[in-house]
Order: sequence, then C-alpha cells, then structure tokens
Amino acid sequence: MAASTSVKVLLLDIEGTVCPISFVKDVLFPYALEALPDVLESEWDSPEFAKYKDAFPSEHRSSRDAFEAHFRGLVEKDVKVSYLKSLQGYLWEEGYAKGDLKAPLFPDVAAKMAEWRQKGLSIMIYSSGSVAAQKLLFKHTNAPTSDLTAQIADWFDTVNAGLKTDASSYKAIASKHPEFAPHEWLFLSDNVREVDAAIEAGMRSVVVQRPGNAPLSPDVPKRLRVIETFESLDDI
Ligand SMILES: CSCCC(=O)C(=O)COP(=O)(O)O
Ligand SMILES: [Mg+2]
Repeated sequence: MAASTSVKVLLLDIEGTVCPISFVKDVLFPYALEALPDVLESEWDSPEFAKYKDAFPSEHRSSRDAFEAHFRGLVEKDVKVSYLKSLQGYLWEEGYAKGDLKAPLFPDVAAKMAEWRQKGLSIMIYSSGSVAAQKLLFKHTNAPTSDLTAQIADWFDTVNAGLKTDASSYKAIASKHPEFAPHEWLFLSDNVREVDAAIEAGMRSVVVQRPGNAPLSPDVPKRLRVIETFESLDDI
C-alpha cells in the first residue's frame, strides 16, 4: 500500500490480527466446549436457547449427544459456520461476565485505536466470530480501559456481511456505509485470502503477521504489504 492520508475507515479482523490465535483456539474454543454440556442439560428445551439450537441442521438436533458431537466436530475443524459462531458467542457470555475470559490484545492495538479515533478515523470490525461475540471481546480486554466498544462504529460477521474470503462481502460492507468510498477503507487481517478479497472489492488491505500466526508463503510480501504491528501504519 502506498503512503496515503486518505484512509477513513480501519476495518479490523480479530483472531491473529488484534489478539493471538492462541486466545481463540486454546482459550475461547475450549471454554465453549466445556460450557456446552451443562447448557444443553439445563436449557435444551428453553425458549432462550431455541434460537441457537434451531439454527443447527435438523439432523444434528435429534438428541443432546448428537448436537454436542456435531458442535465438537465443527470446532475441531475450525469451521466458520454462522450457527456455530452464534452459539459460541452465547457460551462465552458467562465467562466474560465472571472475569474468566479477558481478551489479550496485542500491545499496540488499544493505543493505535485511540490514535485513529483522535484523528477522526472510523474503526469497524469484521470477524468470523458473531457480532455478539465481537462485542463481548472488545468489552472485556486487557487494555487500560477494558471496554473499547465505544470506539467501534460498526460490526460485521458472516451473517450480516458474508464469508470473509468472498469479495462480495467487502462490497456489502462498503455499501452499508456509502459515506466512505471503497478505497477509503483499510482492512487489516492475518489471512491472505481475506486480504485478496478485500482488494478485489476495491478496498486497501494489509496482511498482519503476528507472533503465533502461521508463516506466510514467501510470495506474499512480494505482492502485498505485510506489517507486524499497527505501529507500522504511521502513514495513514
Ligand atoms: C469474536 S472472537 C471469536 C473469533 C472466532 O470465533 C473466529 O473464528 C475468529 O475468526 P477471525 O475472522 O476473527 O479471524
Ligand atoms: Mg483472523
């Protein structure tokens, strides 16, 4: 990405970009797996749980055991399907409320978000995690001001935008904010396929290579800008 002052929106991925992959894979996912059996026991027939349960395919709703086995299989394969993400968000609620879960943002993230807001830039989130889960994460961070939700202007997931590897999802996001031209968006993600999709949709996009992320193929830095910290974005 060439140096520019015309970026007006920072669109941020979560896992591998603002917080470590290990927080999602080794903390959040196991937390939901552990919470699920008790929730199924106590809420299987409750109206509040129905919206999560009924979103699962009917063949996996025949019993609690079948439901749990399907849930486990999806988590093991890290399938980014909306009905799984929605239920995971619900299962994390209590963990965040009790203080068992707190999002470990990379050290540059909160300060840079504050700086962007001071400059009048908008910050929005686009993650495969549900919007409800995104809000929980940014409400309970390790930053000095734990709740960063007030800094975030909008939230996108696979339900209200679509799959993150599809250019059409980024077009859908941009179309929800016609006050910004596509080239005024800068999408930051650890996933090269997501970065390619955003660029195809006319946005700017940069690969974020954080500690714990898988190594990038050597061709990536030849064709895309790669940063290791948001502090490198001093040209926007
Ligand atoms: C909203 S926190 C949970 C993140 C999650 O479930 C996930 O799959 C992460 O995907 P991302 O698009 O943020 O890389
Ligand atoms: Mg990611």
